[in-house]
Amino acid sequence: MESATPTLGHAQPPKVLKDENGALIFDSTMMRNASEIPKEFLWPSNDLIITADEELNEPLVDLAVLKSEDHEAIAHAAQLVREACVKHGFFQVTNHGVDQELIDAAYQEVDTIFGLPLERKLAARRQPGAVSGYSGAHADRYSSKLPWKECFSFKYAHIDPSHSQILHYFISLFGQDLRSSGIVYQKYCDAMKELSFAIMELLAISLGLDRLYFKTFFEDGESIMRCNSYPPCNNSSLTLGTGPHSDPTSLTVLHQDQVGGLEVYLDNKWFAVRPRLDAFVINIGDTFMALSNGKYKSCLHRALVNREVERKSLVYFVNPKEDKTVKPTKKLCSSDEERKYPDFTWSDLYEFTQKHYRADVSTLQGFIPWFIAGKPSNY
Ligand SMILES: C=C1C[C@]23C[C@H]1CC[C@H]2[C@]1(C)CCC[C@@](C)(C(=O)O)[C@H]1[C@@H]3C(=O)O
Ligand SMILES: O=C(O)CCC(=O)C(=O)O
Ligand SMILES: [Fe+2]
Repeated sequence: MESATPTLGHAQPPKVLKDENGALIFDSTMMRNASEIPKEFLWPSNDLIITADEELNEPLVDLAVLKSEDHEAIAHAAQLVREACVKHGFFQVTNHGVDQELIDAAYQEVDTIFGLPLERKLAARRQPGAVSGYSGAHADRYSSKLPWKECFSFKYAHIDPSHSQILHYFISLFGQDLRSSGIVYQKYCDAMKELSFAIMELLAISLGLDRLYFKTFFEDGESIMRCNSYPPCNNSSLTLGTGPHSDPTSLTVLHQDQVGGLEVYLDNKWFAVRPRLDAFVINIGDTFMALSNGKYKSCLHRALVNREVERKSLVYFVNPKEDKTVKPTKKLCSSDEERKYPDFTWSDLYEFTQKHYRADVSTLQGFIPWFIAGKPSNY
């Protein structure tokens, strides 16, 4: 890592750090201390546009009904989910069964991770071509439209006889220093798995499928857990915490703190998503949209930052087993000519987003030609 020392006798420009590949290095300390926003973080006005000072009127679905025998209440919840997923692919759930203490602990460990010295974060940085590890504004991947955030991501296999894969990942990266973080996120991801499977039951019912259809499809999958920290920004109107996109994954189970900033795009307008301390945000991703043969929308969303306070989110991205064929069941697609997407695997789409394409609002549209062309490595 090299640093460009400021020229003597002039105003002290901020130190610019670069990694061994010459890519700029940014972390939360640098972002917080930046009096002027570095040009790499500037986003096009079209992405920054503020179009609606309204909140999205998404349904708040009470998951307690799933444990009841009240078939009418279950059918009503499934109808709320169906209407939301056909329209924008977004809803929130309450009575989710996840302990508030575990959620609070997960937020505490976000501070632990991003509070580490820069050297230790860089020692755990994401390796090219994969999502796991630390990332400071994705500055190692992109040179413009950098997101004003730090994130730390790791994989979570749904079937893990050891029940300690995440603890071991944290130990492999940080030794015993972040053992408690590993224990907290092991428990958190265990809880996310159960919550996501309950939501999969509701999604199956809403599509007229056997209640366990999607739970069975995803039960041997591998999800991605991501901690996001969005530092305050003096020029918050010129940048974005996460740019406009749909998640390439299948289902997103997100908890946001009370700061606000998540927005959903609908009918050519951006709508704010009101933070609800007792709820999880759920959105459909590209892979599930393909599984539903386009019946359910992959939700377009973005995350704003603000001038005053840090915003944090805990994001769990559900994926099927990487080599499992993603194709809609016959009940959702009666004949081949109706197919909206080719058969593919999550491994294919994951590789595309990590090696060939920056996920945005058109990822699947970009993926299909690459996939049909034989997944060229020099794309
Ligand atoms: C498979 C993934 C790629 C991203 C993390 C997961 C699901 C969401 C994707 C992402 C957040 C979409 C916006 C762009 C992105 C680069 C980001 O801002 O982090 C995407 C993630 C990634 O490629 O790391
Ligand atoms: O932080 C948020 O609210 C959204 C983050 C997000 O969309 C993502 O990480 O995919
Ligand atoms: Fe997202």
